[in-house]
Amino acid sequence: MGGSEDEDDEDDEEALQSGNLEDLRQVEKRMRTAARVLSHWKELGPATGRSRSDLVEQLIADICQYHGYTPFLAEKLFEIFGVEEALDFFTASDTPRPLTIRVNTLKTRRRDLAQALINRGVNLEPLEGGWSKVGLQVFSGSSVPIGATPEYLAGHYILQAASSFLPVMAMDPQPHERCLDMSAAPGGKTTYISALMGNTGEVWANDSSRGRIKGLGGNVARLGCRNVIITNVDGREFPKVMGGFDRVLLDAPCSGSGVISKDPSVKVNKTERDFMLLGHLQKQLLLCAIDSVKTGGTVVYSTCSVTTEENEAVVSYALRKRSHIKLVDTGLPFGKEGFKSFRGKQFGKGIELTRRFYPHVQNVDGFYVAKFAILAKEKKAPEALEPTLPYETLPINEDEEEAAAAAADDGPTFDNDEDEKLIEETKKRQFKKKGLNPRADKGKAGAKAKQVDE
Ligand SMILES: C[S@@+](CC[C@H](N)C(=O)[O-])C[C@H]1O[C@@H](n2cnc3c(N)ncnc32)[C@H](O)[C@@H]1O
Repeated sequence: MGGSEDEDDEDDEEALQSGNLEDLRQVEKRMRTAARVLSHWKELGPATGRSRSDLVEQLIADICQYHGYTPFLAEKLFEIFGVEEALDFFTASDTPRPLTIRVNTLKTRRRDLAQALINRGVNLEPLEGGWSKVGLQVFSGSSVPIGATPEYLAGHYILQAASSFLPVMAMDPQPHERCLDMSAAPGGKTTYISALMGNTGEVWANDSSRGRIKGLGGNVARLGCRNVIITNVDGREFPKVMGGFDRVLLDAPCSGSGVISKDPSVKVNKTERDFMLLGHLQKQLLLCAIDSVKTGGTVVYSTCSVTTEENEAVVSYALRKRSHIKLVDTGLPFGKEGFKSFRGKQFGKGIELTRRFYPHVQNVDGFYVAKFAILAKEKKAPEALEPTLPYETLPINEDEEEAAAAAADDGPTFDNDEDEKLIEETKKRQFKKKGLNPRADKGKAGAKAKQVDE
C-alpha cells in the first residue's frame, strides 16, 4: 500500500527545497500521537493534561494542513473510520492505486494479451489475490504508452480500476439476458457486462449526460460490444421508458469520496448539502432501478464513495420503500461488511451482506456494492392497491423520511389528499395523451379510453 519509495523521496525533496520537511515530519508525528491518544483516551488522555475537544481540534487542523481536507470532510471521515484508521485512509488517498487493465474476452484471452504486451516491453502481472481472471496489473517503468498500444486501439483491453470490476461480478449477467446499466458512461462496466454475456442478449447502456455518452459510444465500439444499445435519458425515467429487465446495475453518481487519489478536488469541494442532494438522487434512482426489474431479477447498487448516506442509508431506504426486495450475498471474495448502524441509526435487514472496499485495506479504490433479489410482489385485493409514489415527491430530508418510515411500518405511506390530487392529475394526463377531454363526463371518457386501449 502507499506510494513507491521514489515518490516519497520526490515529496521529501520538494518539502526540503521549501524548507518544510522538518515541519511536515513533526505534523505527521503529532497526528499519529493525537490519533492514538484519542483512540485510547481513558488510559492515555489524562497524561496529556489537555481536553479531548482541544486535541480533536488540533488533529483536524493538522489534517487540513497536511492532507488538504476541509474540516467538514475530515470530521466526516473520522466518524466513518475512527481517528486512527482515518489517518490510514488519508495517507492511502494521497497515493495512486495500481494501474490495472481489463482484458476484453470478446476479442482475446488474458494469456495472449499479456504475451503481446510483454513483447512490447510492458511489465505486468495478474491482479493480486487471484480474484479476477480478466484483470492485469501494469507496473510503471516501461516506456510503453498503455493507452495507445495497437492492442488497446484494437479493443483488446480497457483501462479500468480493479474495484470497478466488482459491481459487475456481483451482478453476474448471463448470456441472452436483458440487462440495464442505468448510469453507464464511460462504459467500463457496460463493456464488461457485454463481454460476460458473450455479445448475446441486450445490454441497455444509459446515461443522462450527453457529453459522457460520447465516451461510452467510443468504448462500446472499440471493444466490439454488439449487444449494447445506448440511451441518453435521466435514469429516473425508467421504468416509464421501459422495464422488465433481468438485471439492472446502478453504478450511481456519487461524491467520489472513495477515489480521492484520482480526484483530490473532492477534499475541498464537497459540502453537507452535496451529500444530502446526492443521497436523495441515489434513492430516487435506486427505486427506479428496482421498479425496472422483473420478478426473480437482480439489482446491483454501487458507488465509489465511503459515506453511509450514499451507501447503507440509500439501501435501507429502498428496503423500507419496496417490501418485495431483499439483500443477498454479493458473491464477492473480499471486502468489509456494510455498516449495521451509524451514529445511532440502524440500517435495514441483511445490510451486513453489502460490501465496502477501501484504499488503505485492499489497495483498491473505495467502493460499495449491494445486491438485491427482486421477489414476487404480494398480491393485494384490488381495493387495497396503492398508487406508486411519484419519485419526484420522495422526502428529501432524513427526518421527514424517518417520520414517514416510522408511520409506515414496512411499506411506504401516502398522504391521501395529496394522492387523490396526484391520481387525478395522472388520469388527466393519460386522457390528454389519448386525445380525450379530461373534463368530459367520466363514464364516456372511460368507455372511449377502453376502446382506444383495445
Ligand atoms: C459513477 S459514474 C458511472 C461510471 C460507469 N458506470 C462506468 O463504469 O464507466 C456515474 C454516472 O451517472 C451519470 N448520471 C448522473 N445523474 C444521472 C441520472 N439522473 N440518470 C442517469 N445517469 C446519471 C453521470 O453522468 C455519470 O456518468
